Amino acid sequence: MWRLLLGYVRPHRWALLAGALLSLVTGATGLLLPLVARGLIGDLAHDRSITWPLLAMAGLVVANAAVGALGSYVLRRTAESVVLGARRALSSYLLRLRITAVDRSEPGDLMARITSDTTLLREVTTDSLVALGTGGLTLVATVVLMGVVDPVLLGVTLAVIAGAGTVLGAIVPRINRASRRAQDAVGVMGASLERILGALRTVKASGAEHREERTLHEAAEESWRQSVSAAKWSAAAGNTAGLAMQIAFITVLAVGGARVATGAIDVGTLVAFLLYVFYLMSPIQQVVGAVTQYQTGAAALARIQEALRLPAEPPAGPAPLPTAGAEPATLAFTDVRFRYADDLPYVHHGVSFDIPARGMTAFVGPSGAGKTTVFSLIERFYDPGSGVITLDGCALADWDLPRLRSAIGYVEQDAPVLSGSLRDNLLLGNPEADEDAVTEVLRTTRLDGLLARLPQGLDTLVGHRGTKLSGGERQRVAIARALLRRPRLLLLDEATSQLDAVNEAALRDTVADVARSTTVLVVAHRLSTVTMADRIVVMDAGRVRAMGTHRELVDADPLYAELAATQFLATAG
Ligand SMILES: Nc1ncnc2c1ncn2[C@@H]1O[C@H](COP(=O)(O)OP(=O)(O)OP(=O)(O)O)[C@@H](O)[C@H]1O
Repeated sequence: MWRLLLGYVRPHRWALLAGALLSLVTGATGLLLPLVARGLIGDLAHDRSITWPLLAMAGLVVANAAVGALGSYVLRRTAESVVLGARRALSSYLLRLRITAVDRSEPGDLMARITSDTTLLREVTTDSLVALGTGGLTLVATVVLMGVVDPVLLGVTLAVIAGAGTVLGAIVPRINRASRRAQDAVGVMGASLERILGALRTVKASGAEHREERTLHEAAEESWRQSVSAAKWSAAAGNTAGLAMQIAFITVLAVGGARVATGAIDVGTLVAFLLYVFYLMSPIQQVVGAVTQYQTGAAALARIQEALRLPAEPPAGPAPLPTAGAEPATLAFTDVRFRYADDLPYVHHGVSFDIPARGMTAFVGPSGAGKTTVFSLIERFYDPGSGVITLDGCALADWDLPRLRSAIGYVEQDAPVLSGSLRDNLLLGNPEADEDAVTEVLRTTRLDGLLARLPQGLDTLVGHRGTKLSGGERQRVAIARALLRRPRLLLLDEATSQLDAVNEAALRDTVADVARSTTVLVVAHRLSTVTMADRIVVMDAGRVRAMGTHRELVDADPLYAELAATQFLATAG
């Protein structure tokens, strides 16, 4: 944990050191004031001019305020930079997460780790690290001086401190545990919020507001309970340190008194030593405060570290997109076996097929046959357990991941639109697409009519997951976005919802047109799609059971004939 924190702090070590030094200088100017005041009183008593002492005092007061303000600004700024560093590192990492890791995580919890947990690093950096540094230094210096004055009394003091240290050793992990649970509860709250806000219509329609409200409140209350528990143990730690110092004071007085009585030390030594015990109070409180404060930060760091341990794709820059007229891709699956996790059953049991460049291939089969999984494997969201997938004859594992994905346009079945403007959505896959290309794609996907109706045109906001668009419009926006990438391989997971006849016919024409120059794979739910496909891959229970054209398969494959007769959505146009 320390190493992770130091990793975030290291780039700012000089600023942190400067802030700590400025704090020390502020303290020193504060200490000088009484001395100047004493001089001033002396001058007054002896009827001397007090102009210089007054100027010196004024100067010290101003310097103290200015240096103090600068010191706290530098420290605060450094702390914010540490938070920024952690947020940047974590958000970059989360964007690279493997889909397997995303499947296992709650997005709301991951969000809390970036927003809430990183905030806790702020206090750890300034208060905790600086207090540990300055308090620790003062502590060591005082202990050394105490040793010089009287080693025996130092031994007595250290024994008391060691006793208190043992008690603190038992308390500190409790602060850590409670802080961790409090932050976990914040994560649970984030996850519940994301769950609810992501489907508020369904929650309302199901009349589930009160039950969901209870879940949220429970998480908030758990966080409160654990934070209160952490506060309780922090207070106990602070008071233990205070108590230890009082005990040390009394013990030193008793043992020192006895030593004075036996003549081992003189009264002056005892008084000096007692003064040091008194001086020890502040740095010890500072160090204990820093250690307890660190526990909250350590809990947050542990949660950040957990997120950073999730499997991620290797870092890589963006790859150039295919240029106009780029050759279409060829694809082959050879005996691919795949399951989503080690404890889940296989979804693909030896899938094999060959897709030549150009043309349209439709994947059909009963629900759960593993059709969408074929697309996820091509995008390398997951890697197969065994078997080989090749694109252009080269195994996917040997492809540079950004290059592989830049060759592919993917239209998901669900949630294919992101919050933001229509333009953001269209240009997501190719921000450099020019106006002409956008206009052309809007025309072919029949979005031009929609655009003409929107007062803000391409700058219209589409809402969370495109809720302000209809289901059919969302699908067409997703297709337009994929086409703007000029993909060499287009993966189209057809929506099960019915498009109106006119739009469907138009889209069919568009896809047929694209298939002349690009390899197109469609998970088909419409008879009209399969009848126009150059080849159809019939999948059932994780296997390819037949391949051919519609006409061939209706005669040759009973499952296909049944699907064609019953399951496909009615032909339109
Ligand atoms: N992320 C996942 N984690 C675990 N199991 C999954 C995951 N995604 C899909 N599955 C399972 O894998 C199987 C195949 O899913 P897939 O989405 O490939 O089916 P499909 O043929 O596309 O079905 P549909 O036509 O209903 O979309 C299903 O049994 C599904 O429950």
